[in-house]
Amino acid sequence: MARNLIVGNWKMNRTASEAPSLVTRLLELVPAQLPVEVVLAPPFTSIPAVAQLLAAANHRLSLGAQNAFWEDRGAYTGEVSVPMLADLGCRYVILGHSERRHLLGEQDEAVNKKVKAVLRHGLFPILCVGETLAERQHGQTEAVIRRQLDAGLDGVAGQELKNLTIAYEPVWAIGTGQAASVEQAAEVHRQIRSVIGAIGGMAAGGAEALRILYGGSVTAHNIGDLLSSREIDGALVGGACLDPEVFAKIINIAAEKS
Ligand SMILES: O=C(CO)COP(=O)(O)O
Repeated sequence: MARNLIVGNWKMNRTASEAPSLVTRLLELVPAQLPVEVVLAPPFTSIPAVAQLLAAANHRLSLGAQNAFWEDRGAYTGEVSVPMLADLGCRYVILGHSERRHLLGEQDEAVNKKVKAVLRHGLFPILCVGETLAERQHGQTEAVIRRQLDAGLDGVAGQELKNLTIAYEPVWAIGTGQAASVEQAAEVHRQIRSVIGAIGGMAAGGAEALRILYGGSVTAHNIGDLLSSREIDGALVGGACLDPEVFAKIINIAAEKS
């Protein structure tokens, strides 16, 4: 498994008719064999179109979704289950994104059920955590991250943690153009590693293998510096992944750093 993981979170952008031009251009710009793992996470509606293009191109990019519901099927109007995503070829599922937590009131308990559902079906959760600006200014960053991890991973068995990826996304850095500094990100990544190590009952250093991504205003200009920290194992990219030229640059820089 490549150490570095670059995930493009399209958020609520591009229709299913618009998606192919973005993906086709990206596939032209990125070599088929990469020493870095790359995941595209389009909106649900574009997943089939993107899956088809990736399969036809025989490219090693994989597919992700931006959310999933915890039940497999039933009377849950508007929801999409993990088996539905697996059936479309999704490998990763982003969970607990701050936009869902803050705009849609998603609570730690719901995030926890979703993490368990994704693991139960053999897919890979990308659990997002991060503090708001006010929480950082009040010195609560570590406590907030610890709460989100403890609650989000409640009841997750130690051996399941190896299928988990964490994305540290400080809310104040998302879509603001103001990325965390490498030092700020690395400090929180170290805290995350220590919390996960404790959750998994691992000896000190046991969470070394855990992949922790940074997200929040990642660009082709800052990705190189971010990935030069041993603590940062990749990036969850929002706005910059919608421009294939820029996203390809990010991927190619990450490949050089691998
Ligand atoms: O929320 C993000 C990715 O999930 C980050 O978004 P931006 O890269 O647009 O800041």
